[in-house]
Amino acid sequence: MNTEPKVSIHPDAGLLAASVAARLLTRLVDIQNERGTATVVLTGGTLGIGALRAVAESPIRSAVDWSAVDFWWGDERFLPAGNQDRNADQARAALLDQLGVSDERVHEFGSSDAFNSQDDAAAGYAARLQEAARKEAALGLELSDPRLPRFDILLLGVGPDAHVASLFPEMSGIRTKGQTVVGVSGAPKPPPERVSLTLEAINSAEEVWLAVAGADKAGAVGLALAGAGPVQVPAAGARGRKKTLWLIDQEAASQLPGRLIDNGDTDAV
Ligand SMILES: O=C(O)[C@H](O)[C@@H](O)[C@H](O)[C@H](O)COP(=O)(O)O
Repeated sequence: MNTEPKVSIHPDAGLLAASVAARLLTRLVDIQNERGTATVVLTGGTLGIGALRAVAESPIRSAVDWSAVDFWWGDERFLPAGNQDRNADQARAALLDQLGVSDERVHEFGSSDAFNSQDDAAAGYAARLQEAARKEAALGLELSDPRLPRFDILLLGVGPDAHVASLFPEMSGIRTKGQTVVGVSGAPKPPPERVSLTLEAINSAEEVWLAVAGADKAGAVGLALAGAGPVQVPAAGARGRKKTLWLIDQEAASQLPGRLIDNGDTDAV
């Protein structure tokens, strides 16, 4: 299954972050009603962290049972634990520390003081994912990929070069097959050493939400939604099994292909 993207356009980046937060809270409540627990895969970047801040500020945040949410990450900057540039540290500061979530449910990538290289950290994360999948399978949960736990919602930011997670255009990470996690070196966005889920792992999620704001991203959004190839335009390859949702602001929407605007796949909010 590979879903066609839906696009939702918001007036500006602030309203977009608030809307991502509201959708996330509502969806988590629904998923918990259906099956008790929920799993979300977080992203770094301005909008990814801004949306978490908006969740923290939301008056309805306690509608979610945060003790029954698992958090994983789509990518991480390979830096020492506690470094403020780590995506996990930023997510903790923006939201997780305020929720009092138990560490057992917060599945961070390994840091550069715990692993010798980004490749070792990638192997470590793949093993954690595999172990979580094994436990879920033992409980009778149907998994779309036996190497991965169920990802209900996977959030992604998009770079001006159309990278998602730490999968950059034309680099080895975006071409990697047969692995769920990959070590990245020489990334054009600092820091150069990173760890990332592969496209195979991203595409195992039930729902993939891409949140993008700003005029500098308009070209990337336009190309991705025009159906470019994932090696050149990684964001084009990110698809959820049940839903692929592009949540963007007006500026990022300025180069959307006309057919998306005409065929009703686009909602202006
Ligand atoms: O580690 C990271 O930086 C990310 O996870 C990365 O994929 C990010 O989401 C995009 O680069 C968008 O970031 P901005 O919203 O800051 O442009």
